[in-house]
Amino acid sequence: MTALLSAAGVAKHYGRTPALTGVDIDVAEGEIVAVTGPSGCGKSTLLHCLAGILRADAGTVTYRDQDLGLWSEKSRSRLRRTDFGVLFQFGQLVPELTAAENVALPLLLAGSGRREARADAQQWLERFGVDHVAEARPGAMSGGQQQRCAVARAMVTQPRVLFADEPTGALDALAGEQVLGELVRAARDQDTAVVLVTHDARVAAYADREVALRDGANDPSGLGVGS
Ligand SMILES: Nc1ncnc2c1ncn2[C@@H]1O[C@H](COP(=O)(O)OP(=O)(O)OP(=O)(O)O)[C@@H](O)[C@H]1O
Repeated sequence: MTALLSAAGVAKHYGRTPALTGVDIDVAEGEIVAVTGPSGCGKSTLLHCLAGILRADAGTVTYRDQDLGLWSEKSRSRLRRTDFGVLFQFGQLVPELTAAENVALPLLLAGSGRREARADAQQWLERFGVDHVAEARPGAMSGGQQQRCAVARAMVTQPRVLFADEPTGALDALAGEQVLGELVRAARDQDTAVVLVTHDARVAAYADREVALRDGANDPSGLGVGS
């Protein structure tokens, strides 16, 4: 297997606090990988390193055979607009923009025309069953509707890798499973790889494979939440 994205020996400290002490992970094209482990084991930090949001202190993060540690902040930021999608627990939609404007935003930032971006946004809102709130602002939407819009916004650029950090953690069990099911289906349809951070075995069960962390390193027992 040739990895699309991989980390080798990645370490990261926050001041004196070690968050990662040497993690290895490979993600293949179109593969859905759950990163699991107890609170504070370094899952989010690993996701931020893989997405190029944080630079690792040691080790390498490689995307399409390129060492992201050698890239400038600006180039990594561009990569997040073109090849990566990012989705957090609380959708983090822009409160001043409507749902449609939020979903169109990544396309506009990537250089699409206004009309085309708007049409694509509408399609993705329909796909996630929230086209009826296209003109609403996040404050007037339910938590589930907001998170569906956030998924649409993360997928609208058809990223090669989607980074999702507890993407359904703020939703009740039923809404969470629905959103997750739709997200996974959309990712499979367009061969988007997903790095899915979760502490929940039901969420990890949607992945092809699980990489378990413990105390900032790969869990030596190899047992994850799905085991
Ligand atoms: N910005 C920060 N400044 C200082 N320490 C941090 C920061 N972010 C995380 N940490 C510390 O780094 C370690 C790993 O945190 P991280 O958020 O990556 O873990 P996690 O597995 O995602 O946790 P959770 O499941 O609770 O979100 C923890 O000890 C945490 O307290």
